[in-house]
Amino acid sequence: MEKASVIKDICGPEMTEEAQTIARMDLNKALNKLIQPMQEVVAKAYDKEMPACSDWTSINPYHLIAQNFARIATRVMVGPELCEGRWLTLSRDYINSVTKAPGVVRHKYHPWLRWVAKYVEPSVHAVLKYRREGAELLRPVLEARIAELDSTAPRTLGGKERHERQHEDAIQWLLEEFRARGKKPTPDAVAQSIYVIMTAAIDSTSSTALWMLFDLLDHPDAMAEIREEILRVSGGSADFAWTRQALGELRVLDSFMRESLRVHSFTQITVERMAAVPFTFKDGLHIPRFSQLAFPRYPYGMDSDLNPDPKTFYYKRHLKKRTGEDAAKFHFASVSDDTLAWGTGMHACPGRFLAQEALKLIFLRLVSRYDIKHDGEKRPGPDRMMGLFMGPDSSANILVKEVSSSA
Ligand code: HEM
Repeated sequence: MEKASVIKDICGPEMTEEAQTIARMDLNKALNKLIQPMQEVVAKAYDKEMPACSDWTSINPYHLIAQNFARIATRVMVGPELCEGRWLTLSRDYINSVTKAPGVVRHKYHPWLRWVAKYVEPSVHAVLKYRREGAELLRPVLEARIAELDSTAPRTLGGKERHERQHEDAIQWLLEEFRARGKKPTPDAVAQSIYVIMTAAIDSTSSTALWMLFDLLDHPDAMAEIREEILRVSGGSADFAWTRQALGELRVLDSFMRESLRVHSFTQITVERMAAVPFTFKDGLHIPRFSQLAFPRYPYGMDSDLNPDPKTFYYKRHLKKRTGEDAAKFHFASVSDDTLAWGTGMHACPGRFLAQEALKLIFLRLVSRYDIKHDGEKRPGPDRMMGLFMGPDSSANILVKEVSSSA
C-alpha cells in the first residue's frame, strides 16, 4: 500500500462514488424543494446568533456566517430528524480532526510505521471517535427509512420501478444510491459519505461568504443597490417565501458574489487531475502517463484577457457580461471559461448551486434587516494561508444595527 493511502485509510476516506453521485444528481434535483427548509434554518440561525441591536453593536461575522451555513448543510445532509441536535457541532468536530490528523501522522511517524497510528495516535482516535458517533446518530433514522422504503410498493416512473421519494436529504439519497449499486447502506458507510461532502462544503462556503461580506462593507454603493433589489423582488415583505426563481432575480447580488469569488480564492490550486493516458498538446507540450496536474486558481481570475481591468472590483462585471454576451452564463455558480473557481469538467464542484442559494439566503437577510459597517477597532487583517487553502480574517468584528423596514 502507498504511504498516502495508509494516511487516507486511517484518517478518513477519499471521495466515494455514492457521495459524488448524490452531490451531482440528487442534491441539485432537490434544490427547488430545499429552499424553504433552508430559509427556515437561516431564520433560526439569525434568531439564535444575532443580538438585539437597536444601536450599533459589535459582532463576529464569521461566527454568524459559519453557524448559518452549518445549519443549512446539516439540514440538507441529515434531514429534519437530526438537524437540530448534535450533528450541528459534530461535523465541525469531525472536520477539525480529519484535517489535523494526517499532518500529525506524517510528522510523527516514519512512513513504514504509519499503520501503527491507527492504534496509538490520539489525533487518529479523535477521527475514528467522531466517525462512530456520526454512525450511531444516523442508525435509528437510517433503520426507519429502510423500513419505510421496504413497506412502500414501488411505482413505475419513467419506465423503471422506483419508490416515490418521501424525504429530500442526503440520508435518503445515499440509502437509495447504495441500494441501486447493490451495496448495503450501513450507518458507517452513510456517515462517511456525508462527512466527505460536509468537508468539501463547509469551510469553502463559510470563507467565501466572509470575503463577500468584507467586500460588501468596502462597497456601500453595491450594498445600497443590493438592498433595493431585495426589497423589489420580495415586495418588502418580511415573510416573503423565497424560491429558486425569486433568488435568481437577485441579479446584482449574484454578480457581486461572482466578483468577490473572482478576487479571493479559498483553494490555491484547482482541477487536480492525473493523466490516465499520455497526451501531447498541439504546441508540443507532452504530459506523460500518471503525471499529476493542477491549475493555479487566483492568477486565472486576474488574467486581463478574461477579465479586463482585473484589479478593479467591479460588482456589475458579470451582470454586464450576462446582458452583453449570454444571459444563461456568468451566474455565480456558472462554470465558464472566465473562471476556475468551481473547477471544470465532470468533477466541477457539484455543490455550487447549493452554495449559491445558501449564500443568497444568508446575505439577503443580513442586508435587508441590518445596517452594517466595519468595526473601526477590529477591522479585518490579512488573509491566512493554511497549506493550499487561504481564508479571510475570521477574528474581525463588524458593527450591526437593526433597520426599521425589513424584508
Ligand atoms: C463557495 C463554495 C465552494 C467552492 C469555492 C467550491 C470549490 C470547489 C472546487 C474548485 C472543486 C474541485 C473541482 C474540480 O476539480 O474540477 C470542488 C469539488 C467539490 N465540491 Fe465544492 N466548492 C464550494 C462549495 C461546495 C458545497 C456547498 C458542496 C456541497 C455539496 C461542495 C461539494 C464538492 C464536492 C463533493 C466536490 C468533489 C467533486 C468531485 O470530485 O467530483 N462544494 N469544489
